[in-house]
Amino acid sequence: MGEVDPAFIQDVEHRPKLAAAQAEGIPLIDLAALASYSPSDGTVDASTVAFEGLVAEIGEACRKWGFFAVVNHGVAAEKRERIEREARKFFGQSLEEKKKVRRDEKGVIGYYETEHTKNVRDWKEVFDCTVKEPTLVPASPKDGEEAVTEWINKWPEYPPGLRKACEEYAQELEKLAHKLMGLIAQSLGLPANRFEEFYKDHTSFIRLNHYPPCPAPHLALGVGRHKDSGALTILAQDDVGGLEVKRKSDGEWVLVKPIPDAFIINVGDIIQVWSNDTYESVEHRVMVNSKKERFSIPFFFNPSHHTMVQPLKELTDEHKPPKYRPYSWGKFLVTRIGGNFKKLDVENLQIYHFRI
Ligand SMILES: O=C(O)CCC(=O)C(=O)O
Ligand SMILES: [Fe+2]
Repeated sequence: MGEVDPAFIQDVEHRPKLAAAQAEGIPLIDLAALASYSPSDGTVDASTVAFEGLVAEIGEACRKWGFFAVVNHGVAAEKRERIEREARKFFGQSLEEKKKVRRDEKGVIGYYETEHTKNVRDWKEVFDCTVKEPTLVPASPKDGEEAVTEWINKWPEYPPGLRKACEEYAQELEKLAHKLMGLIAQSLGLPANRFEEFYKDHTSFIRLNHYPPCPAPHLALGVGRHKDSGALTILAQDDVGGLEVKRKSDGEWVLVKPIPDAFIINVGDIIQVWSNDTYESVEHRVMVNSKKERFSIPFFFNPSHHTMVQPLKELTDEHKPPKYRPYSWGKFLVTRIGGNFKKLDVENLQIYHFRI
């Protein structure tokens, strides 16, 4: 990635301001109350009060920002450090080695370095692996074709510890993701287990991102502006910084400052649809840097491929009619994945295409 190929260059209006506003940032939420709360006995004590406060904080953060950071989340630091170490080893290899586990149109999981976001190439390389083995998805993006296929993980020979590090990290993150979905459900006035039915054959995946130093950080982006299409994203970022969120209140791009051991959580398009726009999926992007490389690890928590995504009945009525037509998550996912391979002549599939 030495010279800056024109494929990486953003249109003028989308180029980053390198001295981003250090104004009000995303909320920081302490999840400690989650560990001490035991919902079954019905008694009201300090832990119940703290828990209710936490639910309200989550609701406020989802409504105002769509993004928040969490600490005291219960994920073992050792598991996170391990996957971060293995990711560095993997990306430290030659392109030739990494290409041995490159994804292709048949096997979309693995390594690749040519992702385009909104048709501009991202200054990054990634390695994807699914959480559930096997992960079932539609064989074809076309409506009416019912055949299902499996996404198979492609593990590299080196580093030998990558597979175990990803699998153990995935287990930890899956637990956290269910807890967060429970809190989000409660913040919408729903039972904590409201979303569980959608996750039986979930299609969640982990992405290892590597953003090499870039000679033109004022022209290119690590990831161009986008919204995450799944339900919820849990991101581990290193201490370099570069993630920016478009603040809902004024449309300014705000830097998400790295906080040691914290995870960044964001609402994806599916929660926007389930909540009938009570919570919105927010645009974000990643700046690159001429001196330092950066690593990040998003965990995309996605429902089963056969989920028909639509506003929840409990959150709609004659005064608040559903704002979206139902769509198949699996078809949406495989259509989008296909589109990420190359520059398209048309815009990628988006949830607003299903807006009523
Ligand atoms: O690297 C980051 O901080 C965020 C990456 C991201 O937004 C994505 O992969 O969807
Ligand atoms: Fe994202």
